[in-house]
Amino acid sequence: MNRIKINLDKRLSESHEICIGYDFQDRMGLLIAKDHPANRYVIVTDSNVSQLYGRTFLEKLKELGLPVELLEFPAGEGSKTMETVLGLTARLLEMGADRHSMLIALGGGVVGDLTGFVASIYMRSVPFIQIPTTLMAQVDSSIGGKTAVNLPQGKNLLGTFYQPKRIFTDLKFLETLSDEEYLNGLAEIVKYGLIDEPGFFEQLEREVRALRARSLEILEPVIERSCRIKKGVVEIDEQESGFRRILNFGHTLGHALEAASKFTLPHGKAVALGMTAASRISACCGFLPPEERERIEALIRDLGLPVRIPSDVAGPEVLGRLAMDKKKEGNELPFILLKKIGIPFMSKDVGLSLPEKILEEMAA
Ligand SMILES: NC(=O)c1ccc[n+]([C@@H]2O[C@H](COP(=O)([O-])OP(=O)(O)OC[C@H]3O[C@@H](n4cnc5c(N)ncnc54)[C@H](O)[C@@H]3O)[C@@H](O)[C@H]2O)c1
Ligand SMILES: O=C(O)C(=O)C[C@@H](O)[C@H](O)[C@H](O)COP(=O)(O)O
Ligand SMILES: [Zn+2]
Repeated sequence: MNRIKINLDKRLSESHEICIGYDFQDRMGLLIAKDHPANRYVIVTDSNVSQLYGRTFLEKLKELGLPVELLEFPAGEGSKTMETVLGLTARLLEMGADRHSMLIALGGGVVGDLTGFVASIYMRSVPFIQIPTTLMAQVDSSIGGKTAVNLPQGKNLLGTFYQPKRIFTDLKFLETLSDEEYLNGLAEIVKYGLIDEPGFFEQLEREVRALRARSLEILEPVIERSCRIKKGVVEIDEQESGFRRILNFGHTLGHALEAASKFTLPHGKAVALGMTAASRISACCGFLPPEERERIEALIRDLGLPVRIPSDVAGPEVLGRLAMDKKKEGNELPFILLKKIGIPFMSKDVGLSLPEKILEEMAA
């Protein structure tokens, strides 16, 4: 097991670490018992992860003598709502959870975002631990403290910045993940290749086959590097006053597509489409060299991610959602664009007509 320290400004949040390794669920229990005392532990998970891991993890913690219970909600993005938040908080109250209780988010990004949100507001905050079980959650959502739920109007419109006490990232969880969900996580890994050193992007290009085959030998260093890239950004700008926005590359259109699809288009696929669109916008505006735009699209496609917008996601609906983006400043909608692979920047000059044209171009 390796440890990656996330150093944060103590006036905002506590520094903590990602413990990352393969097959160390027993050790997690011991570390929770030793380092994170609480009068009650509540594992929050979704219906799929509960069956696969939740109940055994509950038993492991019980065997250690910890007072622990499990709460589950139906799996899927459709559960990332205030209704689920209210349901979870009602059950926490029923079981007598108080400010000395600790929540444990066991699952993908939906579980992590929801549990973190509940932890940040329940009785004005209780501590929580992240145990990410999808590739998406291991490389992205468990790190950095963004918590949120969706509203029908848009993605992540209610949320907080609230850091976990620790992140336990066990690659063994990925063995039960479907290819579809694995692919969703690859989209955020491609994002890191585009916003950080170009060497990482080139590594991804070289390792397409191994990544598609889910080779652990390649996956392990790629996941670790992704975690290090994200932690590096978060350490500089925890609450997204500027620099952290580069992590939003592909998300402006991606989130609009998700909302326009009524959250049936998964986040990873939406980000892949959003990155394709943002690369095309960057090239159209004369920033990104056309051959780099082609390489980006080729990598996304070769990994098995989409570059064409599904026919059931309507263009005008997407534009309407774009206009409601929470990063909008007055009439200006900031977009993260690329000057080159590895050199992102923020532009407020894109407007809506170019995205509209690109969306039409990308329609399947
Ligand atoms: N907070 C952040 O910084 C951040 C970053 C990226 C994404 N997100 C959010 O994360 C969410 C997407 O996360 P996700 O892709 O993990 O989706 P998810 O949490 O819905 O998980 C995807 C599916 O995989 C199942 N699953 C989870 N772990 C499994 C395992 N080990 N084996 C088999 N099945 C498993 C889940 O039950 C679910 O059906 C979105 O809501 C997105 O907005 C947040
Ligand atoms: O951590 C961040 O910052 C990100 O932007 C990571 C994104 O991958 C993630 O999808 C995040 O939830 C998007 O945040 P939002 O502020 O655009 O809702
Ligand atoms: Zn994302």
